Amino acid sequence: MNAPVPFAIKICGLSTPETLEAALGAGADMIGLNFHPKSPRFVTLERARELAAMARGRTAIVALIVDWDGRRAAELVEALKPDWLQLHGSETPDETAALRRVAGRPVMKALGIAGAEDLGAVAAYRGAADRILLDAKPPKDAAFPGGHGRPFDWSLLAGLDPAQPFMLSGGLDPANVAQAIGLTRPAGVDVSSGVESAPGVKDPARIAEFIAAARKAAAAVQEGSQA
Ligand SMILES: O=C(O)c1ccccc1NCC(=O)[C@H](O)[C@H](O)COP(=O)(O)O
Repeated sequence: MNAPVPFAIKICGLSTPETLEAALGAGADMIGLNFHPKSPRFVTLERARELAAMARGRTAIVALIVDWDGRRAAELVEALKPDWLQLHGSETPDETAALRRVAGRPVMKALGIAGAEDLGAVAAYRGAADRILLDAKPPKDAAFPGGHGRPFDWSLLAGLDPAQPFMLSGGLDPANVAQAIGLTRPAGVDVSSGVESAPGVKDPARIAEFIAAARKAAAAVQEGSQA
């Protein structure tokens, strides 16, 4: 988990061929297909297979699951052949490592951040997850654990080990992603609500705007660190 990773832009919760094509055309590095039934971005396996067939070889396909067991995850991998699994529930480090082993795919583990005390979890997943995604902690009464369009306090990440790569998410959008990248210097960014016109309805123009802004900001950070 400590090796440098190329900057990755992930568009999560795509559910139609048109918006997937918008993300692919704009250069998304990763696309997320959401298998959590309570999510407004939920896709059936049939729809996911249709979208994955369009995306394969053009971007990394990420299957997002919440607190699944290994058998179920392995069946999904067999049926969909995603490049990654994203674990967005309360999977422990041991469960994360076991899912990675059983499913035979790299895993991205999402961790909810609301305060400095939440950063302690990051070290616990070293060796268990291939990538860490730092997301805003969901509201207490939330029906699902991600995709709420709320940022967390990015200044908290100053307390993180600078050698620890992470992807950033939570309330990012085309207008704030450059500032977020400049402040936190993540290895990638992930967005859902910020490129939508309504929950679950992705907006092709906002997807393109987000990717352009993130790409430009990541290049500026890269140039700055080489100067
Ligand atoms: O997006 C969802 O509906 C969702 C449901 C259940 C678990 C995770 C979910 N989303 C995870 C993501 O990867 C989102 O991109 C991330 O939480 C950021 O979301 P947003 O703040 O809406 O950009």
